[in-house]
Amino acid sequence: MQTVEELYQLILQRKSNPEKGSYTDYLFTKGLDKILKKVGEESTEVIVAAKNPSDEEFVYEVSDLVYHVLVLMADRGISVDDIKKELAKREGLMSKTQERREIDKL
Ligand SMILES: N=c1c2ncn([C@@H]3O[C@H](COP(=O)(O)OP(=O)(O)OP(=O)(O)O)[C@@H](O)[C@H]3O)c2ncn1[C@@H]1O[C@H](COP(=O)(O)O)[C@@H](O)[C@H]1O
Repeated sequence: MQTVEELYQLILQRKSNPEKGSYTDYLFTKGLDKILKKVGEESTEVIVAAKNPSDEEFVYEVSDLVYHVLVLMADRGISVDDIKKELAKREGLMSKTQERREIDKL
């Protein structure tokens, strides 16, 4: 099984060592506009899948979106760790918001 970090590392590898026939390499070669178009397309597909009853279709489309977002992050030099750090910062913020809501209820 491949983790998100492992997939990101593989994408970085494709960026530094282009491989013939690689879809990731194709995206990097086409450049930012193509990557952004794919992120947009895949986001729309997630929205449509979310309205349909098939969980399988939804999981498939979310996976497509995650992959393309990771390619976008790699293109920009943003790592999975950068996202984890941002999410960790929110942990504290969110609990403070909850605390405030509890106080407001009193
Ligand atoms: N997770 C993915 C992944 N998800 C989606 N895709 C590709 O994203 C494309 C999306 O399909 P579409 O029909 O929307 O696009 P398309 O018509 O094929 O291509 P476009 O002309 O629209 O760009 C498909 O070609 C999928 O193969 C992915 N390609 C690669 N990976 C991962 O990246 C790794 C490296 O792949 P390569 O770079 O191909 O070696 C693989 O082992 C996988 O783990």
